[in-house]
Amino acid sequence: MARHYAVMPGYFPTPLIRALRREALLRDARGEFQEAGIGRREDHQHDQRVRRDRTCWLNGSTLAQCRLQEELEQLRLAVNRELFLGLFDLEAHFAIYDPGAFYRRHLDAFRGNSGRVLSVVLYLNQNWNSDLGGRLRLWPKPHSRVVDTEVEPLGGTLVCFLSEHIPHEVLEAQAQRISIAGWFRCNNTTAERLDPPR
Ligand SMILES: O=C(O)CCC(=O)C(=O)O
Ligand SMILES: [Fe+2]
Repeated sequence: MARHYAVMPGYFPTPLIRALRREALLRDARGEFQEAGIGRREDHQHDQRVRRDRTCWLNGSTLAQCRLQEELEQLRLAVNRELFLGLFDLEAHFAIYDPGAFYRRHLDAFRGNSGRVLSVVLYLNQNWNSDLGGRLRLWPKPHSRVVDTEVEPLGGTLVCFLSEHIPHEVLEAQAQRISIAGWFRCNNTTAERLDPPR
């Protein structure tokens, strides 16, 4: 992660991706998704100019989620072993971008606020092609306007990046785009403050 990000096509097996996709669609059909907001808790706002996806938190209630959590736990342990990031726990949600939806350039964390250290995104799309847009654009050099990486949201691909360091954007999708976004957090709990907040 010398570049502060990694893109790993085919990281997750197809049956797991299919099961997670089915679950996202089912929970969406049951009305469990909510319009996504920006900021946490009291700062939470909905701003359609910034993002237009809908989200639904993972709750560990299905076999597919448990499998995914096991995989991500292995990743957490490996990253802590190799990179000493002190990752502590994970929060993650399904996200659906309907045609026309996007998420403008942003950072997932600002120093000291959410404890988010490592962002992970995995895609649940079948038969995606580049005409459908919806690429994830990363700015590994935040002070330059030069974009050097765009990732197609292909089912099974995992993207990881440092939450405080890599601005990124989801380009407008032309077809329904389904993903899981998660954040490994560090443990900033002190006597005065429970963090990550529960
Ligand atoms: O879906 C993606 O490619 C990235 C999503 C994202 O940036 C976020 O949810 O914070
Ligand atoms: Fe993000």
